Amino acid sequence: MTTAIYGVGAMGGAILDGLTAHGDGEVLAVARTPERATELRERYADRPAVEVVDASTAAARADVHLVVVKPYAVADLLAQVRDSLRPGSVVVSLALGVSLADLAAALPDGVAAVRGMPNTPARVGQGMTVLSPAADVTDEQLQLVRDVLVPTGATLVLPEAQQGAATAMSGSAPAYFYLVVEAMVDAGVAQGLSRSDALALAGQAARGAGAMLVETGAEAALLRAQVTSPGGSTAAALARLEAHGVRHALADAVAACAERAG
Ligand SMILES: NC(=O)C1=CN([C@@H]2O[C@H](COP(=O)(O)OP(=O)(O)OC[C@H]3O[C@@H](n4cnc5c(N)ncnc54)[C@H](OP(=O)(O)O)[C@@H]3O)[C@@H](O)[C@H]2O)C=CC1
Ligand SMILES: O=C(O)[C@@H]1CCC=N1
Repeated sequence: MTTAIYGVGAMGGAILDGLTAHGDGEVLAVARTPERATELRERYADRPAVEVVDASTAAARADVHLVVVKPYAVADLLAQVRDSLRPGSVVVSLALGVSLADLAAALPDGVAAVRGMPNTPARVGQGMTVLSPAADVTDEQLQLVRDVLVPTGATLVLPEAQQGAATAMSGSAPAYFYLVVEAMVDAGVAQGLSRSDALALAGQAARGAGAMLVETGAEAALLRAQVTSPGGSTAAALARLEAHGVRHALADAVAACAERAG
């Protein structure tokens, strides 16, 4: 099984790290300049599964192609590789807003197309990739993509029409939590904690809360109620958050993200 990653930036690098830390297949990292190739070879020198190649080489060799360049660069990249792609291989575009129709127009017959939206916790095996396969993608091809991504975290298959909402809830969502933690750390410092202690406490609270949500499957409202003792400190904090309109702010943010991403 050979996977190619086109674009080893913030997102592609996170996937590459996730795949090679926990996976066992061959991974081709595509660099577009010799300088970038040298940099990637040095960075991944301790990971024998990683081979740095040019785009045409990757296109000819890989079974699954993960396209993680900026959205505006996808069309040029696919035009560059389309004649080298093997029939039966699968191209997974992870670029914001690039539709299955865009991919169908750019790919040759016999090459399958999947639209996806990952997130950066893929780096530590805790990511989520939302996948929308084209109508002609076989169950085996979709399963192959899901299997490839296992070392980066979970996958969920949704209709393409829900990619915008999924981006708002998943692809972009880590940034919302980082913003909250960033603000909490500043507030903790204002309360006299060291920055490193504040970050350790807020980060572990975020990790614990996330694990509770995922592992218990309970509604967030129930878990929140379990923390909120009558007349206690949590109730005091939550009342302030509600007064500052945190729900409205999140609803507005999610709607703006979904609109931009769809
Ligand atoms: N960041 C995130 O959290 C998420 C990003 N995405 C999607 O991932 C994609 C990449 O975003 P992000 O990682 O943030 O952006 P970056 O700018 O960090 O990474 C893009 C990378 O693509 C490389 N690149 C550009 N053109 C080519 C090419 N022709 N061949 C090989 N490599 C190329 C660039 O290399 P060079 O440095 O040489 O220019 C750069 O390293 C976007 O489409 C985005 O929508 C999706 C979900 C989450
Ligand atoms: O902000 C962006 O456009 C990309 C897509 C989702 C997360 N980052």
